[in-house]
Amino acid sequence: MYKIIVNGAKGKMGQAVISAVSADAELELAGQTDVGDDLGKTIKDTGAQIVVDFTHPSVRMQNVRTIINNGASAVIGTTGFTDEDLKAIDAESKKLKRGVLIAPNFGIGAVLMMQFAAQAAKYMPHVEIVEYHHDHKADAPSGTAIKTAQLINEAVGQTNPPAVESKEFLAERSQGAKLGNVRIHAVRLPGFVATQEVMLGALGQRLVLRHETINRESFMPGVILACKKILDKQGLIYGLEKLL
Ligand SMILES: NC(=O)C1=CN([C@@H]2O[C@H](COP(=O)(O)OP(=O)(O)OC[C@H]3O[C@@H](n4cnc5c(N)ncnc54)[C@H](OP(=O)(O)O)[C@@H]3O)[C@@H](O)[C@H]2O)C=CC1
Ligand SMILES: O=C(O)C1=N[C@H](C(=O)O)C[C@H](O)C1
Repeated sequence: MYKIIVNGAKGKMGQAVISAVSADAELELAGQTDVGDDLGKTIKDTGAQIVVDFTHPSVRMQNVRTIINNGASAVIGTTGFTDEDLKAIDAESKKLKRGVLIAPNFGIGAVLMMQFAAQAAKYMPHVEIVEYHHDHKADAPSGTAIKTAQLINEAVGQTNPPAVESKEFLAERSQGAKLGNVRIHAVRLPGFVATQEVMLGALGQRLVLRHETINRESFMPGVILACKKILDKQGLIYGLEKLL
């Protein structure tokens, strides 16, 4: 049995993870923590080996450090990690001989969309990302959009930005925020869970890769898979695809 604590237990994702962990015969829900609870003490008291964290970007680093410094491995869905954060987590978790998975998206369809986008951009390097989320989302652009742009940049080296930058009449970033040359546009509206389109344009044609998240249960197979694999790992694993 793998003993699991869910951090962010009262949140939308935390609630879905509690149901999924409770329903799995190989996993035991050892604890639930949220704002105001002492996560480090809960790890010690319960002897949990793994903490699943879906909390808030503002507390991303302190939570990872609390988890690994108290002897547990981490399955992290919280977004907002910078390149510097990732380097620090890799070094600290290797030193402590603990595994930390940070997955900007646990949905298999989203993972495939990211892979397909990176592949397609090699042949169609004019690319922009539009992501759509619910209006309670804390961060923009989404972790998924950032990871997609990173994968595209790694695969292509140099994408082709628009030849001409249109003059901005309303706000500086109406043409999107740039990661490398990839522009990312973030929409926040009631009615969405999470959707992303990667648009690739070429002479006389467009390819649109669109992934739609209908509900939060869609993330659970990925979270459960990560819980079952993380104890064999040390250091940072960035992206669910590395465990598939
Ligand atoms: N990787 C993935 O596949 C996915 C990632 N996410 C990400 O997960 C995160 C959470 O999303 P979601 O569940 O929708 O958000 P919610 O706001 O619904 O839930 C977050 C929960 O964490 C709590 N929380 C805040 N700070 C702390 C803390 N320091 N310690 C413990 N608990 C804390 C919040 O409390 P309070 O409300 O009182 O602040 C809340 O109960 C976001 O970063 C989101 O982008 C979401 C979906 C999928
Ligand atoms: O906040 C959300 O809801 C989501 N966050 C993740 C992200 O930022 O990419 C994953 C998914 O898009 C849902």
